[in-house]
Amino acid sequence: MKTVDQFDFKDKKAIVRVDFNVPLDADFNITDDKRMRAALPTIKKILKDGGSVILMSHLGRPKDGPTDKYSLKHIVADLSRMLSLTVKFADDCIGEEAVNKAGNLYPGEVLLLENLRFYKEEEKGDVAFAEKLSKLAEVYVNDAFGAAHRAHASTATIAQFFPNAKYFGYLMAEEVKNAEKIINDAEKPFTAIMGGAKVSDKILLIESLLEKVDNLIIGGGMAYTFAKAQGGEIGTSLLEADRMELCLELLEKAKAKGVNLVLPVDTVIADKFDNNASKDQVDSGHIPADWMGLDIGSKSVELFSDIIKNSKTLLWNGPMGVFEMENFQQGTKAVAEAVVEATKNGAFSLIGGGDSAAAIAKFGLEDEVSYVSTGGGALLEYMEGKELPGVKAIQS
Ligand SMILES: Nc1ncnc2c1ncn2[C@@H]1O[C@H](COP(=O)(O)OP(=O)(O)O)[C@@H](O)[C@H]1O
Ligand SMILES: O=C(OP(=O)(O)O)[C@H](O)COP(=O)(O)O
Repeated sequence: MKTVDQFDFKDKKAIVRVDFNVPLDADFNITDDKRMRAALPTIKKILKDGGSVILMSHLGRPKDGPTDKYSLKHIVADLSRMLSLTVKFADDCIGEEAVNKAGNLYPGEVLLLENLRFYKEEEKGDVAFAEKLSKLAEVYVNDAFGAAHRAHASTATIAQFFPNAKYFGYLMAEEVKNAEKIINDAEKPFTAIMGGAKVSDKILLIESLLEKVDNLIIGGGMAYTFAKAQGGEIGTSLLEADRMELCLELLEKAKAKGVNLVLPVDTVIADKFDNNASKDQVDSGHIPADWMGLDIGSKSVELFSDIIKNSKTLLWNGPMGVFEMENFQQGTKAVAEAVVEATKNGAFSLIGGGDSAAAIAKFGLEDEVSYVSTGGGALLEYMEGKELPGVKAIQS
């Protein structure tokens, strides 16, 4: 891969696409700065070479042009602290202000441009908009893995204006390397653990994983649609009624391919969607009418943990229950601990998806697994076998 290591940035201006789409609370404090921390090595390498850095990113999904809530100005102070320098900020990503501030940038300085998505041209992958961005710098670097599945102006289109000066940042290279290990080099037994809210979000991934894995564990909210499809009673648990047929097809496919598809055998139930709800544990498919499943049960924990601990490759996407609530986090925590133990015994473990990453961080186990991806949708699409526009644009 052509990474920033292959270029000397001395006296060069680099425009670097990062994914600083970080969660902010009501007072605009960053609640998880992982994506920013992950981009620092690339920025520091360019500065150390004696270059200057123009950072561009999106934040959220603004629909009506410039909106204070979605301004990247809210992250300037934190970024400055992380880099131990004063990051400059341009109120716009193209136009006079951006051109002037970029033009006056000295080696060792960093300029952050305003949210790219304040222009609808960004998401359209507009060529003229990409060209304007490209004029701000001499080199293009893409380090925005979280947005690599988007064919947007700043992630893909812009690369054509730097035919001989486009590079992957370190984060992008690391993410691709780890994803490739799963896609092409998975040592067996290979176990995928799927969870989260919806079957519909993960269909393509499940189908593509059935070609590769030995074990496919399915927990979390999506497991109830499987249970219902198999004739079980699921009370008021999450259900995608229109996906029940598909669940049965996936079970058949798994059987035909010799994949061990494992569903929870029991479930922790609650009488309402609340941390303080009354709690009980029942076998899967035996949930009383007014109750809902919010976590996997203890027998499932044992069953899943056994398979996980005997695996050599692990891909985990999606929590086993509503881990945000203390009383329903046990299944997710136990699975995280099993993944950690397998990793200690030599397995390669990749965690992807915003909520899985949040869960593993909540349990303080981030450093105990092989790799936690900064990508949600990007990692899933990569695993589904799709080409990522952000990766392709640098490689072609
Ligand atoms: N049994 C359940 N009932 C309701 N919501 C659930 C259940 N299990 C998991 N969830 C929710 O699913 C969400 C995560 O789903 P998803 O976005 O698909 O995961 P990821 O971001 O890791 O891909 C979490 O907010 C979690 O609370
Ligand atoms: O947060 C992101 O993706 P994710 O929610 O899939 O992790 C990326 O910044 C991409 O954002 P988008 O899904 O609005 O294009």
